[in-house]
Amino acid sequence: MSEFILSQLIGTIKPLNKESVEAADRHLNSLTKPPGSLGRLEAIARQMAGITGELAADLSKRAIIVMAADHGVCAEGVSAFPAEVTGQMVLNFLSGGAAVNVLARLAGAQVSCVDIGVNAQLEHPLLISRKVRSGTANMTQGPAMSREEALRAIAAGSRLVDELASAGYRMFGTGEMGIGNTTASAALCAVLAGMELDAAVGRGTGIDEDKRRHKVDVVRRAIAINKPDRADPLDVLAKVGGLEIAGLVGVILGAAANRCPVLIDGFISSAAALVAARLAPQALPYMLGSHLSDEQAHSGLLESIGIQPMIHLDMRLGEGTGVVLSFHFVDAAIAVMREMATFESAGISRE
Ligand SMILES: Cc1cc2ncn([C@H]3O[C@H](COP(=O)(O)O)[C@@H](O)[C@H]3O)c2cc1C
Ligand SMILES: O=C(O)c1cccnc1
Repeated sequence: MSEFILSQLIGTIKPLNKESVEAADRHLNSLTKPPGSLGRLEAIARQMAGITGELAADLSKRAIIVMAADHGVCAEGVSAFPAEVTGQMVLNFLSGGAAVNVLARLAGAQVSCVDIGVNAQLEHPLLISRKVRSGTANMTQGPAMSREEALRAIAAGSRLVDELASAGYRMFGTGEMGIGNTTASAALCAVLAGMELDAAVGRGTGIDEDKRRHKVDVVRRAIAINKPDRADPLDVLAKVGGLEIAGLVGVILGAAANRCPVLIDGFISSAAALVAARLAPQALPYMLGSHLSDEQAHSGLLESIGIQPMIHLDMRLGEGTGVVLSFHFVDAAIAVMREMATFESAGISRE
């Protein structure tokens, strides 16, 4: 993908359908409940109407896209787990045994697992192989990847959404696997959201406080050596981001371009959403927060993007686990629109 094609993709993202939002609002107010009493479910129903142009769209074909990649910065000792876990977990996703698979089955969601940059040769009939390179470089010594590689990963994500949308998928979610990726995400938060380093860097897979302080220093060094330009989100993504994060930027922009809702998972996925929102503010109305992660910077990150989480379950796993749980709440909002009686049909007085 060239920068020109990225700006073309961004140019195809249209505002939400205002008439459909107004029609949804009128319908919600005609249902047998005090106005607004279903709270955020009503907001979700209105947003879905604006995105799809339908009052109660059939969103039963949904996919969680799990982008997997490795991080050169793992050499600095920033995670509680070894880098090989990334590839090993990809095989676990493909055989259906990871947390995201279990929760996706409950929500009727397909798990599409993409190797966008795993540092291992993986083979499996269900694996979607889109490797841009075998892991990023160590960002404390130079850029994590080139601008061109970041663009290729974005293109892979948006093309996959195009393919799935053509096959009838109408709702997407972001998931990821990449040991070390909370370090890259913290760097993105610090640069693009202007967060203090000590606030941006959390415990990831469960490092102790000493190791977290070391991780703060690693992120400080990565930013100092690369000098990412915060006015140029692609520069920041390439220098201190990750291949799976770039792939998810493509998924988010691709979903918006296809007029499909895209649910954003935890801390890493939200870092991708931040980059996508900075690249294309018009993509924001297509995004929905899913859960609030226990990773310390997540609430500040969501605020900086301007999206709200639906659920608070103290989870801090990633993979797309918060998204697949949140699909149930989108289903609830759509069911309300489709099935609830109106004051008129049920013969209930209003005044
Ligand atoms: C077995 C296992 C399964 C996971 N699934 C998601 N993650 C999560 O942990 C990683 C980020 O944390 P850090 O930056 O501290 O390495 C990512 O791969 C993320 O998706 C996992 C981590 C492990 C160990
Ligand atoms: O919120 C997340 O996505 C997250 C947090 C910690 C570790 N892995 C993922």
